Amino acid sequence: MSEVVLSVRNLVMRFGGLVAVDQVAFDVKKNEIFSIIGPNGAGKTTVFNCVSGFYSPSEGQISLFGENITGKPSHVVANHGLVRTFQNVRLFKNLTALENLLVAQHNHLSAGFIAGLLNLPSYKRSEKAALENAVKWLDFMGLRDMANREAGNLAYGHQRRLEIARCMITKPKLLLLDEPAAGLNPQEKKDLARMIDQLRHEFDISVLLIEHDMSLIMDISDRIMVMEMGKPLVTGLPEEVRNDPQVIKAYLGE
Ligand SMILES: Nc1ncnc2c1ncn2[C@@H]1O[C@H](COP(=O)(O)OP(=O)(O)OP(=O)(O)O)[C@@H](O)[C@H]1O
Repeated sequence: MSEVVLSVRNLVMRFGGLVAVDQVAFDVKKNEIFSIIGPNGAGKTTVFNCVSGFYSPSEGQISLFGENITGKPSHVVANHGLVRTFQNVRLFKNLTALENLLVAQHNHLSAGFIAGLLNLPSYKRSEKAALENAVKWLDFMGLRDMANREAGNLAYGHQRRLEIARCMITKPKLLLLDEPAAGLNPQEKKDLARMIDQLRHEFDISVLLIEHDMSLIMDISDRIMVMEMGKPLVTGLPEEVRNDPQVIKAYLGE
């Protein structure tokens, strides 16, 4: 049996009287691309926010590599190897593309604060490694020519790529992507799908994805969970989900 990376059980999230997520359960396995789809307001982003430590769930258990991370804050969850992007790109818009990738490595620099203050050789070495790493990721994402441009001035598709690079540079084991194809044109969507697939193979990561673009979802997902009104409706392979009468009804009506 393949290793379970993320396990979510009996997840419930209430906002006052509203039950946004109701008894959601799923596993993400090693190297898997697992997608969550569903109509607007189905609870997908709320699941993401619970899993990534932005919300503390009302009920349920979330574990990452067997370790209980339920209700742990996002920086702790990130230290366990889970990072995420957001529906609206959240970059440091006034910093350059390169600077965004340097800042992202701040917590991972091997030399400490004192070494930095005294500008010791160990700090210089780790700064050089961070710079090389940032350039490697700019290359991987096809952003090398834009290294010195302010992130806020990049085309939207490039900002999305930079945001994924900023996650990947922290060497995650599980990458959460919240609507990464939103606002992209058809060619950019195709490129994105190829890139996500390449990332999981080359860097041996698992991916948890929320997306509205059905062709992208059907193209790259290993398994899909469909949510409706906070509840999990169906979980299965893309072809199972595509042909499921409940799913067709949820999307198209009776
Ligand atoms: N912080 C919050 N406070 C109150 N209600 C919230 C909050 N976050 C989400 N909700 C509500 O929870 C429900 C699920 O929202 P959620 O954003 O998780 O859905 P979604 O499936 O991600 O939708 P979309 O596809 O439009 O992004 C909605 O009714 C939403 O209004």
